[in-house]
Amino acid sequence: MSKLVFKQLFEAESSTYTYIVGDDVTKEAVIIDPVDLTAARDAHLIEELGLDVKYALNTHVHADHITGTHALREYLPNAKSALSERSGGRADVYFKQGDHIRIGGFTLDVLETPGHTDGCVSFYVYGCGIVPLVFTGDAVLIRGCGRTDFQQGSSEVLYKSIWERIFTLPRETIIYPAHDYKGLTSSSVGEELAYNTRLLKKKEEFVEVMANLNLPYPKKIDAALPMNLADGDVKYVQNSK
Ligand SMILES: N[C@@H](CCC(=O)N[C@@H](CSS)C(=O)NCC(=O)O)C(=O)O
Ligand SMILES: [Fe+2]
Repeated sequence: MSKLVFKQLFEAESSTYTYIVGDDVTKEAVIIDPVDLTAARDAHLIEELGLDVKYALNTHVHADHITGTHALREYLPNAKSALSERSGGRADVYFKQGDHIRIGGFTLDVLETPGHTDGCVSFYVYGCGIVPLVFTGDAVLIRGCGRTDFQQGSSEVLYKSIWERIFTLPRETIIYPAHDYKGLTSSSVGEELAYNTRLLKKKEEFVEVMANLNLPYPKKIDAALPMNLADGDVKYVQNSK
């Protein structure tokens, strides 16, 4: 029976987690939220593991780093970039709520989880008897959640997404976020339901907290947004001017 290939990779400048998920028998795999700065490292690991990456997936149009989807093409010519059709960004293929991405014996269900951005999705992974995993992007962060003060953010929408689409998953589901700023690497639905003091508030209180986070804008936002809307391809950005 297939076993899951799973790697959690870190990019320190933006505190981003990139994930590789694959099937050790068929060797089919995806990479989730790759960063341009670490594309060569990730591609080297994929080659060492003998994986055939079908898709380079983004959970959303990132504001803090440039996606690695374009950079990875140099190493992985068969990998298609993929993004939510609600994101407004460019990609080879688009996905939407309820789509299933098959990777050997495993399935990734696309869960639309807007609120941090309009086009945010999470990927719920199951199959072959594994404890399910969910890659939440910047929707659920460990003991927190994504900010809602730019990129069509809405605290009300985020709260609904998380309570309807993430906190209803089995409690043992392991949560893998797109970032952590304190060195934590994973959580679970049950753990967040016990300790995520921000999301456990009533909706009105949550909205109030989110309106007062007072976070500085990500350092790379001005460069990252146009690049990521163009799949990380600087030539496409220049030609569209
Ligand atoms: N300092 C970082 C950006 C930090 C930040 O704004 N993180 C985002 C996710 S990346 S869009 C966020 O939603 N944070 C929520 C929180 O509670 O920290 C940089 O300059 O890049
Ligand atoms: Fe984000």
